[in-house]
Amino acid sequence: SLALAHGAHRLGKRTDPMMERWRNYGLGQFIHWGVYAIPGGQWNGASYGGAAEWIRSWKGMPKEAYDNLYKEFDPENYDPSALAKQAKEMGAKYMIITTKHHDGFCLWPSEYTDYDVTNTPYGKDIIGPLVEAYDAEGIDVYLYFSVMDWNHPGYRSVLATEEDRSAYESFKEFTRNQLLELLERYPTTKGLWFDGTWDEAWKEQAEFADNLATEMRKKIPGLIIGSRFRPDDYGNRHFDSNGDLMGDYEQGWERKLPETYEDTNGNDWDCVMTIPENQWGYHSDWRGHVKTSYELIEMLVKSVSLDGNFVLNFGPDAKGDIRMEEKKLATEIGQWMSKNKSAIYNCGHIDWEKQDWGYYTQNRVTGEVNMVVFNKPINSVLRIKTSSKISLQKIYDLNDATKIYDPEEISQDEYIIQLGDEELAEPKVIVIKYDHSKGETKGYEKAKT
Ligand SMILES: Cc1ccc([C@@H]2N[C@@H](C)[C@@H](O)[C@H]2O)cc1
Repeated sequence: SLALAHGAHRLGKRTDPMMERWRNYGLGQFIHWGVYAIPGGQWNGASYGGAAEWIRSWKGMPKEAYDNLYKEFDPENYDPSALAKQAKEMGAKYMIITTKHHDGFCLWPSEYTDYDVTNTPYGKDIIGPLVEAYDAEGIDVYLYFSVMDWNHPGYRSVLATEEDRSAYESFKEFTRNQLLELLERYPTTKGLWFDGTWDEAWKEQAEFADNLATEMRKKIPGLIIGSRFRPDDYGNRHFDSNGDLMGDYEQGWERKLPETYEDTNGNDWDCVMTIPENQWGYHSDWRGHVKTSYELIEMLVKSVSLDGNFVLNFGPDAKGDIRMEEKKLATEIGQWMSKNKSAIYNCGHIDWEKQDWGYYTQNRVTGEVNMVVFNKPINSVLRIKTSSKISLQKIYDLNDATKIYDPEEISQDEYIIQLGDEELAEPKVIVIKYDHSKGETKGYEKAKT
């Protein structure tokens, strides 16, 4: 393999307590909020078809007009504790907030730019009260930070000239200053979620990014940083030139999910997901498919079954209100989570054969396996094929103690259980208690073909 000065510094998963805590979250909340919520995807009577937080890049939005919107930012309904309570009700264990998106507007009072909340009619820090409110609800806070910054004069996507290079040095210093400032102001931050790191200019900054990550971890030991931050010595991102993950978890699953465990390369990972097809910031006119709570619960369960976290995005409007669709989904997901959280929190992958009826998650604390059933077969029979000899102890409905299932062993390490006739009104969790050690091998004969 290649000798890399700035490639992956660790092979395999982090095993420290802070990362174990991250690994056991299951469900997170993303919040995308900024001045892009003011136009909300609309301008001069026209609707921007792209993601609302990218409206500044739209030909229908004059840059000058966008860059003065901050003078209207005055979210009178912003209520951090209401947001935190709603996230708690949904069952989120962590929250990622956009401190600065690609437009460069800072939701905290930054010493290093005037393009921040202090120069808006609102005038106050947005981030601090949110961190406090979420900490008070026991929900860990992570900070989203876009390296790409359309507002900073030193930003370059490509370093073509000497002028570019000297300007970019000022931008790098600015970026370092802002990140250290954020960690200084919000020391309960558990990690950073970087974005906007695909440009050629940044891909040349292996040493700078590596040193900055080290410096940030000196400020907050154990800080969790995903794979979207650093480029390696050859400009490779996420995976270095030897194919090793750079960062504490893979940040490659944006609006998509892995299909199999192999797709995850055995790494920690998160999936960040929008409720409409592709809107992170507030868009007043959601077109196309808006995901239902069952769709989102299935994505959550699938993520946990493949050792990932599922992070659902919310986009407050210009006043700081959460839109009705998001409120409804937070409530519906919360109702399911309140009854089934033991199949999500502290759970992960088990290598039993995937079945059509749904997903397995294994509780890392109890060792119990959860069958999360989404698709009830027409014969109401659920098949279980384990990967090793086990001795089943008890199979029961998580939410109905009277419902015990009597497994029928039909071949080596293969069992079936019979569901009742009732239709599934919601995803059902069936718990399998078993003794990992005592499996005995019965003499099932293989066919000769
Ligand atoms: C092509 C593209 C660039 C940036 C994004 C940003 N990453 C998401 C997490 C949002 O912040 C979105 O604006 C999405 C697509």
